Amino acid sequence: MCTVCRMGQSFSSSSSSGGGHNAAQARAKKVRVRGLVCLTKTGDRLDDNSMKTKELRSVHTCWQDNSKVGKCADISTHTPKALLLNERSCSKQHVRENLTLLKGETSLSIDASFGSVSDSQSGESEGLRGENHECCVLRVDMERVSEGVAVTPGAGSSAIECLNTPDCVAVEATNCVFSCSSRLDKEMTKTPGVTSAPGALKTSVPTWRCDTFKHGEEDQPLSSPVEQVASPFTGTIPKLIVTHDDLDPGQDSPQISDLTLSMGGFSLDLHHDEDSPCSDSGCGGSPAPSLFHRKLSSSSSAGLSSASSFEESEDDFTGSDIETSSLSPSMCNMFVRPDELGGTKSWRKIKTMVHSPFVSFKKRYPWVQLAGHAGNFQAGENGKLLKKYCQCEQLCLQQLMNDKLRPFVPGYYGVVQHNDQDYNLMDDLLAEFDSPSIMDCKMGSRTYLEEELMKAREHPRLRKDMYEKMVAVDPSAPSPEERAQQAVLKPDYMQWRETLSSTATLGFRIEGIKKADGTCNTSFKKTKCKEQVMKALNDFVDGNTQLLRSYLQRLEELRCVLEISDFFKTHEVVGSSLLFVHDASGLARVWMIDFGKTVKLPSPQTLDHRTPWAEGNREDGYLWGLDNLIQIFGEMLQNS
Ligand SMILES: Nc1ncnc2c1ncn2[C@@H]1O[C@H](COP(=O)(O)OP(=O)(O)OP(=O)(O)O)[C@@H](O)[C@H]1O
Ligand SMILES: O=P(O)(O)O[C@@H]1[C@H](O)[C@H](O)[C@@H](OP(=O)(O)O)[C@H](OP(=O)(O)O)[C@H]1O
Repeated sequence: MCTVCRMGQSFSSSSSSGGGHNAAQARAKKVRVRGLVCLTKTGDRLDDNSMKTKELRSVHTCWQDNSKVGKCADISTHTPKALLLNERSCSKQHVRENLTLLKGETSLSIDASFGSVSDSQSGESEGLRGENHECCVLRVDMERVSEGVAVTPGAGSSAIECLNTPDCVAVEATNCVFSCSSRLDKEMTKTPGVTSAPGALKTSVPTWRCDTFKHGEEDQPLSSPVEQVASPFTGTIPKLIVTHDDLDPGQDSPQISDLTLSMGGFSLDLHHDEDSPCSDSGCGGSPAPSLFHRKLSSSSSAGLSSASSFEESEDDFTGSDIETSSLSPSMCNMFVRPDELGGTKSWRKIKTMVHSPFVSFKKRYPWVQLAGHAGNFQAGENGKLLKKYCQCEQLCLQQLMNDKLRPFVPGYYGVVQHNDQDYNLMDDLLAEFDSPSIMDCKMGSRTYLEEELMKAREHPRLRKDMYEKMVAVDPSAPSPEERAQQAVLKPDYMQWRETLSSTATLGFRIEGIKKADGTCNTSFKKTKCKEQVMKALNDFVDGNTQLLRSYLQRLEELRCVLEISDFFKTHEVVGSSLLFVHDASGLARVWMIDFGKTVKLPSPQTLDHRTPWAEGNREDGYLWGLDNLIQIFGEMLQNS
């Protein structure tokens, strides 16, 4: 039985329902575009929130193995006791996302208010030549797209074109210099940066040394000196990638998910401002405003922002109404550095984000970000990765380096600074694989921290972006009040997402899958029941029984370790994912990633991670979800 979750607040309506309806209609006619990526060998981004990049290539049929294993028991399910559900979303039929409404539209348009793409120049039969980095799509292509046909950029005269690769690509590329940060919570020494030669993504970096970390409970030497070397950046012809998603049977998913503009090796986040949980909660409840760096969500779109404090993001959000101006005229802004925009506030309001894709250092394949917040990652060297600094994550990774879970998390090497932004330096888990297939599963039955819930009650803030995301999936999901406000509270949205997907029923959800053949699916918002999950998993492994067995073994090992891990026992683990990676060699691994919302419990509290959540007990359902995942893999093996 669902109950309506109201955060104990009422809000004045900013618009009438009627107005909202019109706005929704207007939006529905637009094609959502979620970012720019580089289609070439330099890399691509594939993240779920808003910048889903999907690359179509010929599909390879993978090998199969028909080994069998014994039967497994049924999946156990539960709904956390105190989970407050959004009643409206529980019983509604799934509806197609707005992309299916594209049919009949004649041009691509960019709607900066919600990462949608529009172009006022509709009706052209020839490719539209955009200025100022605008991207153009032929009508014929868009019609094909609306019919669920993949349009291959650059193929033939009807290819989607994107013009005017920004000059600042080169500027950015040549100014990319790493340095070491000297922070209160660690000691690092740095040596001068090395000047890059022009024309490459000159991650010319100093040799840096991370001596010791003194934070939290553990002091630990983290790494020997890491020397970073240049990573080549090849000039690219911008392209627009359009794909359509695989549909789950019985699932009324959109024919097409998100369109991705690609241009010059940069990705554009077209989503508008919003706060992130990290900013809300100070990365999981331990904010240190002077150190805390806001985690950018795909929709946060803080442009080139390096960091902002919790307070700043609050300010941002107070005025967070969607800026509905068309993206096209302002797209150049995305290439403007924050400090060039006159004022520290204004640049945070930029609704676009520049992201420089990169290639795996070791294997030279395009690195993939399958889910998560846009712009959070940068290439490291020697098989390493830079993730935008989050203190909460730093603390966790530091402790995990000395925990039994160490083999199941990326190696952590401390904090590095790049262009005034701090990053956590960690292992690129894809580095050892050749053309890896990747799956991101968000674990747990709850995707927001208790602290986020409390903060939302104390300072409820309306999220227009989340309202938009909600109605894009199910126009009937918002309550009348939310409809009037054209906004929702984050916990309401998160709970709605949980019940829409398998999070509430199975304790995990698939966020995205990218296969070795280049195909990618990040439309699992409505993948809810066990059968749908099994279908997705089976597709991920291409029916390969040996892979299933390897994954199952790894998951069982992980469970064993989790059950005895001191770290795990003493932390509320929310929003963390399992990253599944395999390649054609048969190597299959699973790691825990994303500790941005993993929070230490007050001593002596511990969690079993299986008890259903009731507010105050801080249980996260992580192990319950893992139990179910293991059961599912076992059942698939049995059926194979
Ligand atoms: N260490 C890693 N090695 C390789 N790929 C990684 C690694 N960490 C993250 N990724 C990639 O980036 C994606 C997002 O990672 P992560 O969940 O840490 O980001 P986030 O922005 O914090 O996400 P969220 O929005 O869920 O908080 C993953 O799905 C994966 O594709
Ligand atoms: O997957 P969706 O539907 O796009 O929704 C996002 C997803 O739930 C992320 O997990 C969440 O970030 P956190 O896990 O870090 O809270 C983000 O919040 P945000 O927009 O406040 O960053 C949501 O917008």
